[in-house]
This record gives sequence, C-alpha cells and structure tokens, in this order.
Amino acid sequence: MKQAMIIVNPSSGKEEAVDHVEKIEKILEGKEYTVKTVQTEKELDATKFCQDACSQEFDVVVSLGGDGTLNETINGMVDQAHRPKLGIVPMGTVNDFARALNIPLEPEAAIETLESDLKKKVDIGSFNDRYFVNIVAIGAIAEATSEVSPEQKTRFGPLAYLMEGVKTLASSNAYPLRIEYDDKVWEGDSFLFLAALTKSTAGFEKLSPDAKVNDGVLHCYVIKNVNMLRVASIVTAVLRGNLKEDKDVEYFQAKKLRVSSSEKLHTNVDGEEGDPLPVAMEVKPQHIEVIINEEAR
Ligand SMILES: Nc1ncnc2c1ncn2[C@@H]1O[C@H](COP(=O)(O)OP(=O)(O)OP(=O)(O)O)[C@@H](O)[C@H]1O
Repeated sequence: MKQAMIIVNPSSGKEEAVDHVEKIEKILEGKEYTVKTVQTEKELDATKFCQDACSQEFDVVVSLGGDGTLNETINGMVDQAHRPKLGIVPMGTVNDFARALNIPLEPEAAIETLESDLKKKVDIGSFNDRYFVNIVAIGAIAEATSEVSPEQKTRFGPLAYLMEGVKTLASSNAYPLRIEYDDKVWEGDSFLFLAALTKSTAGFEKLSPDAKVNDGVLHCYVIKNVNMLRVASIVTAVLRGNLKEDKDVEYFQAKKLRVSSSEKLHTNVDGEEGDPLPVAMEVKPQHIEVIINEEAR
C-alpha cells in the first residue's frame, strides 16, 4: 500500500490550513494512499515529521502551510536516501516556491494539483548545514527584512519587504564582500547580495526572471555601492524584471559560492535569519520531485 503524509501548520496564513485537510485526505485516499496527517506545533516539527516519512519510505509528503513550513519540510528530506514526492498547498502570505513552480496560490486549486501524476525535479540549495529553495540575501537589507512582522506581511503582503528594503537601503552603508564562485572571485563594496534559485522572491516574481527551478545554478546579483539617488532606479529595475542590466549591479551564475566579509554581516535564507558570514552555498541539481499540474508543466 502506498503511503502519504500531510504536514499541516495550523498557524500558517489566516489559520485556515486545518479546514483543507479533509479534501486532501479524500484526494490521496482516492489515489489509493494510506494517509497520515500530522500537525506542527512549533519550529522544526515539519522537519522531524518529514524525516520520519522518509525513513518509513512514504511515497508522498504534502506541505500544507506557508514558505516556513515548506522550507522545514524540504530540510527534512534533502539528506535522506529515500525522498518522497512533495505536494505543495500554499497557505502563507507570500508562497514564493509555489509561485516559482506555477502551483496555484489559491488553496482549493492547489489541492486539485494533487490529483495529477505529473512531477517536476527541482534544485535545492545548501547553505552551510541547512537547505533553501528560494533565495539567500546578504547585507543590512537582508537583516531588516527578517524583521518584517507577521502583521506587516498580512497587511501589505510582498510590499512589506519592499518598504523595509527601501527604508534600509536609504539609511545603511555598503559593506566589503568577497564572493568566491566556481573558479572566480568578486570583491568590492556591496549594499546587498542575492543568490536566487527561483524567479520569485518575497512575492516579486520578476526579481530574477531567468532563474528556472531546475537549471542547476544560483542566479547572483551584487548591488554595488550605489549613490542614494540611484535607489529608486534599482527598485524600478526589480519591479520591471531587469535588475541584471542595471549599471550598478553585477550579475553572474554559480553552482558553488563562498561569501565572506571583514565586517559582521547577517544573512536571510528563504525569508528567515540565517548564519552570519562567512557562508558556503551549493546547488543540488534536480534533487526533489514536486507534484505539479498540466499548467505548471
Ligand atoms: N502550531 C504552530 N504555532 C505557531 N508556529 C508554528 C506552529 N507550527 C509551526 N510553526 C512555525 O511557524 C513558522 C511559520 O510558518 P509558515 O511560514 O508556514 O506560515 P506563515 O508565517 O503564515 O507563512 P508566510 O511566511 O508565507 O506568511 C514555521 O516555520 C514554524 O517554525
């Protein structure tokens, strides 16, 4: 008998995740899975549940929650020998990974995706001893956006990050960065460094428009030491999807990176605070299989 686990974060989004469990169970049972539903209570529960599902060789794990739950679920499977297929039902305010995969953002529609037999292999990034699926940001802005409150997110959605970012960009300094990537090095002063696996960051789907979920590379943007008058044009470039063409932005692709600084600099990994510098990153190409629908293909 095939086995499926549903990992539910009841606190995600508008606290409506639990209302969707029954429909998911029905769909999976209809596909002849024995279904085990578990609820998270705190940080890292999703990782532990997913590790159990891997060691018991479950066929499918569904993450019913926001990007935090999804990130914790994926962290629970990356290192495992047996990795179940991943179903995603987005319940958060941003849902970057679902956006990147063209999985519907509306939960009812996303649940119907689970009827599908289509799958897509996606890249995962390692960041020191953990994993990410969307983006790593380094610099003062990265630190500020970790502080966006749940209330701000609910009220303003992705704009909350943009507002916090612009506020910080206008008041912070550039920092010296050394970025070793593949066999090259970039060294200089930077306001912000971004390493993106997917096109969607904080709900902005054009930040790194060329990044495909399965292209095996990190799309890297170094925003150099810009004069304050140029902040507005960089924000416009982000919104228009042409950040990499900006004269104050260095763009490159890399499979492997090491970032260090003489200053104490913080990082933001998929929207949460990460280790301070120095950090190492590497792409694990097409490492996880996600259930998608025809549209997402
Ligand atoms: N029962 C719970 N109550 C409170 N927090 C929880 C619970 N279960 C898990 N968590 C923690 O909540 C964090 C945030 O959850 P998640 O990202 O899924 O929802 P969200 O914050 O509403 O989504 P988004 O960030 O997209 O708005 C998880 O990373 C997890 O550590």
